[in-house]
Amino acid sequence: MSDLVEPAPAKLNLALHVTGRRNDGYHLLDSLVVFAKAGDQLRLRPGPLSLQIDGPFAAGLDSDGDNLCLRAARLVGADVSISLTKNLPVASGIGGGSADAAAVLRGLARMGHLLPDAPEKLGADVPVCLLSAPARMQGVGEIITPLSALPALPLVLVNPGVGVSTPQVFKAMATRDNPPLPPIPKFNDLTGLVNWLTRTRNDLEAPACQICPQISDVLQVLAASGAIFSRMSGSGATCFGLYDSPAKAEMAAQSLKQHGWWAVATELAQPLPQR
Ligand SMILES: C[C@](O)(CO)[C@H](O)COP(=O)(O)OP(=O)(O)OC[C@H]1O[C@@H](n2ccc(N)nc2=O)[C@H](O)[C@@H]1O
Ligand SMILES: Nc1ncnc2c1ncn2[C@@H]1O[C@H](COP(=O)(O)OP(=O)(O)OP(=O)(O)O)[C@@H](O)[C@H]1O
Repeated sequence: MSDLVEPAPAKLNLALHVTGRRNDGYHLLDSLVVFAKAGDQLRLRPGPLSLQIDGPFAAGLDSDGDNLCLRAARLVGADVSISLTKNLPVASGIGGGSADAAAVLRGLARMGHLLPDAPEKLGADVPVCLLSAPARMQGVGEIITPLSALPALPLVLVNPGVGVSTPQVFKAMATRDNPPLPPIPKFNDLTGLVNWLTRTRNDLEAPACQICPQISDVLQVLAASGAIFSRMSGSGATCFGLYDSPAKAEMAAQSLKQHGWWAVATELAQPLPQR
């Protein structure tokens, strides 16, 4: 039987508002989430549970039992041999581990397994990564409202090569009871989206920059690279820039790489096939 291939697109929080905190310490979020074509890739085949990792960021990751790919398979009781090509930097705010876990769950569903009732047990970003399409994410990550298609979005992802701890960033926030997102309209073009984004925030950006000052450097260089909008994603350190053409995004990615940073020009992921 040939391998079953599942993409694990990078998750981007275009806007991320932290609106409160639950008694268990988890934070309430209100986020506009999209997915990029750039991402990891999973290959699955029936066999004893195992994980093998290759790709440019394989060295940053253990294939031990804690890996989210194996935890996803164990959650649905699947015996499966998994290959992960790790193209995304680890612990970088673009959901790498959650995207991988969600891709494993999608692949296992194609192999006849049921999806788990509470995929968020694996990570707050797993429910939205299961959808891997534009969505509003609320609650602690478990309330997902799919949105209609967004306009074409030439974009660049850039990471300074420093892993950032998500719990540490949440802990460093100065205020937690922030206003939610403004109403999300249907975005007809890039200008409409950018105008809306300028009225939103990533509430984790300031605490992440305190912990990892290289993020401020990235944001400064992104703003000077021709981006019409730039911001940090998730808890960092990856930032994104939006451009008005793929050629400008490509040029910006080339110049950002000159700083020794990981940078990739990409666009929104295609919708996943309906299965
Ligand atoms: C910041 C985001 O990337 C935004 O999309 C996600 O909320 C984080 O998603 P994730 O990495 O899948 O997060 P998890 O692995 O579930 O949680 C890591 C840690 O982040 C903190 N955390 C996470 C999600 C949330 N709603 N509130 C939190 O306070 C908790 O300290 C938790 O122990
Ligand atoms: N398959 C995996 N890919 C990446 N990280 C993994 C994986 N499995 C376990 N992890 C662990 O999860 C932690 C978070 O990594 P991840 O790349 O998911 O963070 P992130 O991009 O900041 O996620 P988010 O945007 O959801 O906060 C890392 O410390 C890493 O060791």
